[in-house]
Amino acid sequence: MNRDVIIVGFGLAGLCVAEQLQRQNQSVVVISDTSQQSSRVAGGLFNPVILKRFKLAWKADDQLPVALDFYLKLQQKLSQPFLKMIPVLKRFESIQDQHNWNKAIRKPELESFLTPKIQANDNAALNADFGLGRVAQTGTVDTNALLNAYISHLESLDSILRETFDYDKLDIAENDLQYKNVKAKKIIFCEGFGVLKNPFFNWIKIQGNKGEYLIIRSSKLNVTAAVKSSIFIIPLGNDLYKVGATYERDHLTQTPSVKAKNYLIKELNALITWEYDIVDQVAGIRPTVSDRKPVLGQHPQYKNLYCCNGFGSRGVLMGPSMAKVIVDNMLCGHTVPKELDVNRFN
Ligand SMILES: Cc1cc2nc3c(=O)[nH]c(=O)nc-3n(C[C@H](O)[C@H](O)[C@H](O)COP(=O)(O)OP(=O)(O)OC[C@H]3O[C@@H](n4cnc5c(N)ncnc54)[C@H](O)[C@@H]3O)c2cc1C
Repeated sequence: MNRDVIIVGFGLAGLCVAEQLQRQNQSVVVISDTSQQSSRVAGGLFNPVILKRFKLAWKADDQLPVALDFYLKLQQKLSQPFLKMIPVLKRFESIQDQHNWNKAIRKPELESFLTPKIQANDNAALNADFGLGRVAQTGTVDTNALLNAYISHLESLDSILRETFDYDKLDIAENDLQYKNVKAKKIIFCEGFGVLKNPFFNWIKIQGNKGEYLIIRSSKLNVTAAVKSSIFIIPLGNDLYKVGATYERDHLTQTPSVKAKNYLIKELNALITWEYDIVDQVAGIRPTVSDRKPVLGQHPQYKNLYCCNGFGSRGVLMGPSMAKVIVDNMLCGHTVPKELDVNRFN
């Protein structure tokens, strides 16, 4: 098998890189297992505003139009809807919270996202006596549906191998590479937290942060926006909701924990008045980095090895832009900005 690029790992990073490469007429083969689950369990939410501190997330205003264009075109290509524009409603807990909102709406960079008028709560199932603040230009991507549809697309091109990449079997020459029976010019590693096992890039300072969600069913909750309190309620359709997530720096396993379940139940019970059933609990490890920036670039010694990682808790929003940066670097030699360059850890 001959391909321009081998992509190792198929979460949001691998998918965005694969698509940006294909848009540049590059042939790819993806090699991935399911050892990491971050993109599979993600809430899929994109929200440019950090509501805790009323700040724009890093370069979110640049990333948003790129992401929307990327997912809209992908929907067309894969003939499947997975992008939904829904507002985020921030629940106020006090008069002080309302004051903070009224201050935040005057920040020029937040103007196009925060709706000035505080919304009264008209949903009896929600405890929100102090009202809700509406964030615009937000929504969700059904990451599971997207990944599955893209796998079918790769299968139709005979371009996916579902296996664990064996780093010992990679033969690196100056201008090309060989992995088992695959010959390629370049390889890019997108293993998320799994990069710790990669002997070529295990020096990246990936810390990891475990996140968990409950999936609940509630017939009368009737919430159609993503509600943000201490936790999020994200509507999935068919009376199902994702509730979470948690953030945990220790115990970096992918097993759902009783501690997270109890915490999420406690927060949810304070937020809604209706009964619900817990139908599932999921966990994954976010590929977070000490300086909270993505990690992109070329291996310092092997010039045909690249990586794309460090999406942290915002893979949906930043994935398409970051994949474009690394693909422009791989194909056209465009410089990766210093703050994102993998070699900042070297
Ligand atoms: C609970 C939770 C909620 C989240 N909610 C959101 C959200 O609402 N919005 C948002 O934007 N982000 C969210 N995130 C973060 C988001 O999931 C990440 O930013 C993103 O998914 C990271 O994608 P990735 O491709 O780098 O890593 P991953 O999704 O971990 O993908 C890496 C892939 O590489 C494979 N792999 C690893 N090692 C190997 C190997 N040796 N051989 C073959 N394959 C390998 C793995 O199995 C996996 O398929 C959430 C994360 C969690 C855990």
